[in-house]
Amino acid sequence: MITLNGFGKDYGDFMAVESIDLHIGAGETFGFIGPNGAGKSTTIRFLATLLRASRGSGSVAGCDVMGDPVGVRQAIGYMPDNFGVYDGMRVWEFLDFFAVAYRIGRTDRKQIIDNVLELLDLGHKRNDFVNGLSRGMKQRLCLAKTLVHDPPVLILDEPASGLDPRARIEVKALLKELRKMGKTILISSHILTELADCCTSIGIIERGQLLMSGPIESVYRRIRRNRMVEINFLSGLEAGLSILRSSPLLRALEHEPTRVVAELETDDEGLADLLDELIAAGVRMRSFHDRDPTLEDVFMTVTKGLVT
Ligand SMILES: Nc1ncnc2c1ncn2[C@@H]1O[C@H](COP(=O)(O)OP(=O)(O)OP(=O)(O)O)[C@@H](O)[C@H]1O
Repeated sequence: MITLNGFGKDYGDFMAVESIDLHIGAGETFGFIGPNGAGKSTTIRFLATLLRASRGSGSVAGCDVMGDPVGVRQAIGYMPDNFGVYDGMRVWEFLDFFAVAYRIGRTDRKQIIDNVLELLDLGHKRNDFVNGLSRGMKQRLCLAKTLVHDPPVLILDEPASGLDPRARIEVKALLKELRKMGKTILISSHILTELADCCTSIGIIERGQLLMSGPIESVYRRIRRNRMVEINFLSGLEAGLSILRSSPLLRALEHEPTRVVAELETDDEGLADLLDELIAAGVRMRSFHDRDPTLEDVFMTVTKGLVT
């Protein structure tokens, strides 16, 4: 649904984005992660047809970004990082304005606006003035306007920035809902944990270079060949620790009174053998699970150049 082929952008002598190749399949939620100034907004603005590439090309929903910008605009809902809402307009008027811009007929507009307001939980604010809304509500309204023409692709530049924790959770829940509706979503953030549980794939960008991208599980696997196993003990902690410490697979171990986290250089078979050994030794466990690295682990490893 979204591709970039060698996309790059210079601002004068400054190379903001070097050369990015990217492929985002239909129905994916792609998290575009990178620190401030990494080149996320530059890439996103190109995909939204608001900026010309210095090199390379891209397409969205089969439309070439530079060759068919009108086709791209029909296919996307775009939320910029610095969005504005027009003062002196009521919530429904704001959405109606965009619906007219997308040439949606008068008869359909009311129903579409009602549906979008309900999805974004803004129905009770329908007749309120936009400038009286809280920041979180304005942000939701801006997200609502990306949906009025029912685009298959959403391009959202830091949609949760500046929101309080509750509003961030609401944005995440909404993203999951939109994914269920079949939308392909590209969402950027410099806050890693924000994207951890709502993305199917991620790309990590730093200083204009895409350091790594792919399905979230494969990115996790590539950065960590060792496995982190968390074991919660009911009884037999000492016996369990002694088995773990004598295992040739063990690389690191942390333990608390009833919980152990062990880093082991092994595969699924090795983990199954270890579990058998613990059970055979009479160790009773409440849980034994293979813990995923966090997105923070991934980011730190990738940006330290530990992965090639
Ligand atoms: N119009 C411009 N003219 C000159 N330099 C620019 C322009 N826009 C962006 N840059 C520079 O290009 C680099 C990438 O900026 P960009 O806004 O794409 O980063 P970002 O990853 O979106 O960062 P942030 O999370 O802070 O929004 C930065 O060094 C920025 O200062």
